[in-house]
Amino acid sequence: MAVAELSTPSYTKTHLFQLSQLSFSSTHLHSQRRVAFRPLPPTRNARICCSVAPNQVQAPAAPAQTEDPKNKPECFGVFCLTYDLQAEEETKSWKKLINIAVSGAAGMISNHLLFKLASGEVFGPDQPIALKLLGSERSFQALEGVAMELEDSLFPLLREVSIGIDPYEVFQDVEWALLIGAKPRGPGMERADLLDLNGQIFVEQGKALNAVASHNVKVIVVGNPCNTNALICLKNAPNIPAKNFHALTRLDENRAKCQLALKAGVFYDKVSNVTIWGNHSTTQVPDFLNARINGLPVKEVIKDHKWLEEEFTELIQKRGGVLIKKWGRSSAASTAMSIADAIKSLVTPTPEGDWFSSAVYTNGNPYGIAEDLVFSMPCRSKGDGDYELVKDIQFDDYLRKRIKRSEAELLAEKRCVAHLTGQGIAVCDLPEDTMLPGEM
Ligand SMILES: NC(=O)C1=CN([C@@H]2O[C@H](COP(=O)(O)OP(=O)(O)OC[C@H]3O[C@@H](n4cnc5c(N)ncnc54)[C@H](OP(=O)(O)O)[C@@H]3O)[C@@H](O)[C@H]2O)C=CC1
Ligand SMILES: O=C([O-])CC(=O)C(=O)O
Repeated sequence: MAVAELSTPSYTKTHLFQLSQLSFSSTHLHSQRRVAFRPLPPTRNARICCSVAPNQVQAPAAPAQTEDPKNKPECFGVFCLTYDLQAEEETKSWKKLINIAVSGAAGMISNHLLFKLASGEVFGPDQPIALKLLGSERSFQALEGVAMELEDSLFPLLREVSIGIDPYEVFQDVEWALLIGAKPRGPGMERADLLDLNGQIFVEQGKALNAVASHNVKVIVVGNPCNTNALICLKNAPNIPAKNFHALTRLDENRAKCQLALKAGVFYDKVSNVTIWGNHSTTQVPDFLNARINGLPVKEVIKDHKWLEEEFTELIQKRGGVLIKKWGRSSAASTAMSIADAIKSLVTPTPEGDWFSSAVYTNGNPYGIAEDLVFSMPCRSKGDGDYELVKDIQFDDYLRKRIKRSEAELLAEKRCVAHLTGQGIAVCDLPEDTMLPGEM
């Protein structure tokens, strides 16, 4: 494994550049560096550095190696150092290190998300992590900058940062893959072109996950059009359970909670049981029939049903686009928050009686939604990374009709990417009003 030189990176597509093995224990918060450094072997592998045999733990802490980087071009400063994680796991009752891959890691969303992951607020204060950042030739230098900022943040739980441009390298043994990178729709580009272009990325990443990731890897697709990208990804990863793939609709759920709270004049922690049904697009259906405020059905609290049916739904469907008009770019901080929420919902038990939204594979769903789609639905988790669909959900004509429309859109998207899912020849008959939240 090669290590990047910060000033003049030279690399090939097949190299994963391990930039850093961060070397601080949590005691550094008290200005103490309790380190057990040892020089890295000439060819380094992030996983090797963390699986030291117990007897090596006894070795006295050696001083940090401070070779002049000019004389040792393959590593730089702290990147040349490593540590004995196993000893720290034992003394701090830390869990076993987990590997998390993030694509589009030099992008806006990642710039918020990575720091949340590293802080421990997502996976917990006893969960050390390794971040494996996937970029491209175009973004490689920016990725180095991201890795440097992560280092300078001195996060105790962040034990490794590696960057690379080859998903087969970056996804090696990952337990989580957060697939954020995707090409934005450019001027004059047809939606079918976007589906195809981004679809190609998710074919490659699905294949790479299938080949090298942990076979129980949990995958969250954020890059748009995220539902269909997730479908493409899972179809190209037949060895990974389809159930493990999610497309992000948690941002939509959070937006819906906020607007319901605002209308009801309560703080948003009083709003629960909000489902987003369907596609992360302007056909998505924020469900006010089953949602609750202070434990009561929303329709009992918000008496203005005309607002619920006519304004609320559209407000949520188009929130992303309105924000882009104001900000000049799409939601990044709130998206990162919602990715954090989506992960937390899978690694902590869902509160009694509540649920969360995630777009997941419709295989035997109890709602009569077409099979073989990635469709947002209400889920509950025991906190083990897995989830179950919620069974006792009410439907009325309004909800059913809207869900059907989003289903039709996703079926059309699926036909349009049949060449990427191994399901035949693509036929693109997308509904004309099909849009991403940010495209209106
Ligand atoms: N599901 C949801 O709720 C939401 C989804 N999104 C989607 O998330 C994705 C990322 O958003 P954001 O971080 O703001 O985007 P950015 O443009 O800031 O960065 C995303 C990354 O995507 C990659 N990328 C950019 N352009 C191209 C290209 N032409 N070809 C291939 N890859 C490209 C780049 O990574 P690199 O060069 O390293 O490959 C880039 O760093 C978008 O698809 C956006 O629509 C956004 C908000 C909400
Ligand atoms: O279209 C976009 O990139 C933005 C988006 O998904 C959202 O804000 O929900």
